[in-house]
Amino acid sequence: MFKRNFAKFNQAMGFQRSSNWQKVQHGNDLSTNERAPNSCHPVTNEAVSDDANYSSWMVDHPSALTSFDQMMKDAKGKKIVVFLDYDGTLSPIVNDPDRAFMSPEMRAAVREVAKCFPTAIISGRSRDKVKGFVQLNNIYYAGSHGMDIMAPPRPVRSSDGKYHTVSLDRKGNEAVFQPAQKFLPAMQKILKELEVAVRKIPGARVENNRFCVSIHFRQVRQEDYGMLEEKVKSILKHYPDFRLGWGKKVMEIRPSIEWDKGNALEYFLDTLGLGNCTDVLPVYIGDDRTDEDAFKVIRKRGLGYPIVVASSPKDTKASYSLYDPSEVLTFLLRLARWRKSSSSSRSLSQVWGVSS
Ligand SMILES: O=P(O)(O)OC[C@H]1O[C@H](O[C@H]2O[C@H](CO)[C@@H](O)[C@H](O)[C@H]2O)[C@H](O)[C@@H](O)[C@@H]1O
Repeated sequence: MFKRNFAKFNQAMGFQRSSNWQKVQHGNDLSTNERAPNSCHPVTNEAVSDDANYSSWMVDHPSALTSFDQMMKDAKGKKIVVFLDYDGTLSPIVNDPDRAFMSPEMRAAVREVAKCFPTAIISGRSRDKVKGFVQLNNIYYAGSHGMDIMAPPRPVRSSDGKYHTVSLDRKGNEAVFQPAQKFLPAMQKILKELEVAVRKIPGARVENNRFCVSIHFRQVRQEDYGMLEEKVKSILKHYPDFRLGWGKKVMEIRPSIEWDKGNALEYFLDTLGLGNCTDVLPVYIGDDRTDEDAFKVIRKRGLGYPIVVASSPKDTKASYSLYDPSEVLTFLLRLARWRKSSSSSRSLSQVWGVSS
């Protein structure tokens, strides 16, 4: 008990990672170690070598908590914009996608961060669903991996004219941008076909994310994985304008357009009037493959903090890491606290550099 509390204390202070013992206790990220939820295995040699691998991976992806002071020192005078993924980042990975709730503490932390910096959530879920989970009004939302964006209504220029079909909401406060609109009827047909096709595979479920569809296999028996994949692919072959992607125990079908979470990040920066500023520092926190597109954009811009949430080593373009959503919570709290202490005498519009 003492060990656990001490580790928790250190973690909250950002001094060190959760110990392996804690990893096993929590055991709720099935995607990485594929344990049963809340299982409690003893620490084994394998776990010790997992820790060694993780530690060496962290040399290239240091903890955003232990690096926090340096990161903020480098961020001084820059305009921070915060981007957050939802599943696996703000909420832990759970078996039932409809029950991936975010904790009240996390909600409060995101609310505080959004008071300090422009903040957007970019999720694979439908925009309405992720907004339903997050329940905050002071942030922007993008659903369907960025294909459904609600952003400030600033007219956006783009060199190749790719930003169009923007419509204002009823109050004219926000604008909806949906680059995959024309694929909606076909997407709905695919959804219906998938629902029928997976009906007989125990545990398989289809989730309507509006401009994309998820086929979950977290609760499918391993021997049925092949059959499920075959069914999905045999539907998809009749829809050449759509492609298949993979996430954490999930297949995702989406229109084959060149638009991803990275484009969504740039779109938000443009609509915030920050697209061409050289002193904008995007902070993006995400855990899944589709977040890599946003990490790449930040790397290309040359300024910003791509942070991956990972409890085991993975191939990533992120520069920093956080172990799990509880470390994300700690990071967000520290970020808001840092801003408040460093800008107590400045107005928010000065801090953001945009009209609030
Ligand atoms: O971009 P995100 O917000 O991370 O969305 C990606 C997918 O997240 C959800 O699935 C994942 O989380 C579920 C709940 O914890 C879990 O059961 C599932 O196995 C994970 O893949 C969401 O349900 C998907 O639709 C999103 O595409």
